Amino acid sequence: MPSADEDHPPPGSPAAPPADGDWAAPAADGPVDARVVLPGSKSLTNRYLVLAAHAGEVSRLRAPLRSRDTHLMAGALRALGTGVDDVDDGDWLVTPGPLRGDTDVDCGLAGNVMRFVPPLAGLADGPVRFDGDPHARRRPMAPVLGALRALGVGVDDDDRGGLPFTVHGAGSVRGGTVTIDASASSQFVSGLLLSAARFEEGVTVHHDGKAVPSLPHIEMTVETLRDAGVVVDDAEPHTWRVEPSEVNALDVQVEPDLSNAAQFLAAALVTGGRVHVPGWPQYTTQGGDFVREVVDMMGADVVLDRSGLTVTAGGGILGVDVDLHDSSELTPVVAALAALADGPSVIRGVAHIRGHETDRLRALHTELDRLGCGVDETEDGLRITPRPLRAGRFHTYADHRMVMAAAVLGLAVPGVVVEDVGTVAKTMPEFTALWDRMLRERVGAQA
Ligand SMILES: O=C(O)C1=C[C@@H](OP(=O)(O)O)[C@@H](O)[C@H](O)C1
Ligand SMILES: C=C(OP(=O)(O)O)C(=O)O
Repeated sequence: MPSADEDHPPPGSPAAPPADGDWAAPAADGPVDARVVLPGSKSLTNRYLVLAAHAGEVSRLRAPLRSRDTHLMAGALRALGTGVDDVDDGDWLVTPGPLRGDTDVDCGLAGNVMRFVPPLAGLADGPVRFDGDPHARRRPMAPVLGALRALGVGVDDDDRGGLPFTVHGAGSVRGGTVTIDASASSQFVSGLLLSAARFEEGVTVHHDGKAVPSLPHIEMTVETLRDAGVVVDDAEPHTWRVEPSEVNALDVQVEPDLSNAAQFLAAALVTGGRVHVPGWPQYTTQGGDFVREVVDMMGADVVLDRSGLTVTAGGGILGVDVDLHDSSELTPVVAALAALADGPSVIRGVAHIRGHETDRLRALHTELDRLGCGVDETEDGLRITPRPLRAGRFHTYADHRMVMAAAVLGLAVPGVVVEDVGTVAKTMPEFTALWDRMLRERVGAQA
């Protein structure tokens, strides 16, 4: 894998020739009028898997997400001695077992796996070796490793504080109180909390640093722990306390992934059409739910009722000034929509996404610029000035959400070719099929 700078050719550099794995993003030839059934939430599926591995009995996950990130999580748990078995209707049965060491965990590029599994590995009966994709080695990790050491777990790394590293499971973890800087990722906190009920003293995590991003994801962690009968105190800001206890088995229906709804809802706006997503939860801890507000601010009519969510285009796409600190997964698709808007936009609060699958601010800057859009990177986001866009090859940097952003642009810009479309399998292997299907459901068309 090339270095960060090689990953990101300077804005304005010529596009490379087409290569294997390219996808010609389809242009829309009319307003869509589609019903889109979304796959399950990555974040909920992976939390339920970890909790189920700690439980006393077999758990059932109904409609879990099947994607690279959840298969990596299932693979990690299997390597540690947990049964994760397919049942005929697409559910997963999770059978906890004694946590085994002397094994390897492949994190791929999954933040959930690299931040949630090491605390669990501390409970295994031997060393657990972690590694992942080349870019995963650059993702921030040090606060988790430092916290594990402070809680009594042996960790060997090469002093860079990231992958690859080995967690020396000793069959038990003392636990206790730890202070970390979680400003680079909420997952540092979530990972510690998800295994802490099995630590002798539980855990108290204090955050000390700039604001924690993606706070709804920590609320999701707290809520899923409580669903499993674990006592969590989150009354004090920046502090979370998990009491030691048993973890109850789960029987849960996984909500649809609302962050992964963004590109489909964006398509309603871009094509001047309508998209309905059945099963949109009335209440959720998913940060992606904020996409409803974003498309509303950008001019859509948004209705949430018991049948689901319906987004209908108004006239045009309005520029926005939006803070995505709590919902930063939305940034690539919102940036694409902003590039097609009638006026300029500012996206704020997402400095930390330079440490996501790729440096997303740099990647979006480079690729939007390549198509002719005006883009500036700010200290904590992007300033986007729409201009007429041209055809071009859109690089994706192993980032599923770059594929999704490119698809939105391609609706309005004929000739957008998406590099390495397969990378979308991180959270949505069926993305191009769902996209094509949505495009066939046009106003007046036979689906
Ligand atoms: O806990 C989780 O499942 C996630 C938390 C967020 O991470 P950051 O806090 O690093 O943004 C989010 O962006 C990521 O996609 C999933
Ligand atoms: C940041 C993301 O993923 P991860 O869980 O790998 O951090 C994402 O899905 O946008």
